[in-house]
Amino acid sequence: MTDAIESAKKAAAIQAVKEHFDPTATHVGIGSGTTIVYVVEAIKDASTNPQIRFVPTGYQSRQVIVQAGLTPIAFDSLPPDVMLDVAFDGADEVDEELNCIKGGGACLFQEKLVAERAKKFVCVADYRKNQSRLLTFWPTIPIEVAPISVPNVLTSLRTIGSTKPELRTTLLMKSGPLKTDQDFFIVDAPFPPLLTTADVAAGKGKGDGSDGTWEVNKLSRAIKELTGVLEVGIFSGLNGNEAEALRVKESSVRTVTGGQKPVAVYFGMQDGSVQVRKAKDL
Ligand SMILES: O=C(CO)[C@H](O)[C@H](O)COP(=O)(O)O
Repeated sequence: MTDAIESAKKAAAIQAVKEHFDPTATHVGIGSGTTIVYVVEAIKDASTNPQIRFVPTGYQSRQVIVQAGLTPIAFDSLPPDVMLDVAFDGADEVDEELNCIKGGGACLFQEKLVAERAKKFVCVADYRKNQSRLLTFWPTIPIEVAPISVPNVLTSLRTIGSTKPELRTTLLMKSGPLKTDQDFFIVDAPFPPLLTTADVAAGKGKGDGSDGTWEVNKLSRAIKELTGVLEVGIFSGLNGNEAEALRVKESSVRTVTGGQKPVAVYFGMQDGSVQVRKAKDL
């Protein structure tokens, strides 16, 4: 990585933590990847609560927490009524409606669990991830799949318009598929750049695959429906604030699940500045 990219990640992390981390927070979600390391450093400097606990999104994330001298707590040992005060994570690509592609590091399943458990989910990234449409620069949707179902899922993905979906393989030391923290496989599926909801409303395509175009939410649902798919690396739909508003409006019993879309994304730019993309209600 160049110094410019690393500096961009760090600047974005510092600003995101300054604006979204309450020093008295008790439970914080920590995502995966290289950018999150800068987030953890900034949180360590800012936290005043010795009882704070950090929920990792997988093995690598847990290592980052432990190496920083902080205390991890497993996702499934969280008391049922506890929401995370905030969850921070990286992203592979973000569009102008704050939909994200995640899973470049193969951690998308636990990343989605943690994002949905947070009152607010905040993404931190460098300028390469800042695009107006998903699948502009980042080439594929990562999908976590049960090993036995891989041939079926690949066939179905081709049927719904993915040109060349592929099983992700390990790059080093040994050949064969990469295994996730769940012992599942990752399939990377390319599609044409995805439409936003605004694009569909403006008549730029049906977005349901029938005319070769896919809208972000519709593609996410279509992939998730395939038998054998554990999770899709598209984070879309509601953000934490919108999910909370819906719960209150509907007196919903869906009390554990927040939104999977970030309320804000911090992009470190090439010139050292930080560009922030926020949800309308923030
Ligand atoms: O989704 C992820 C892992 O599954 C990561 O958050 C994403 O790949 C970003 O990583 P980095 O900060 O190294 O660019």
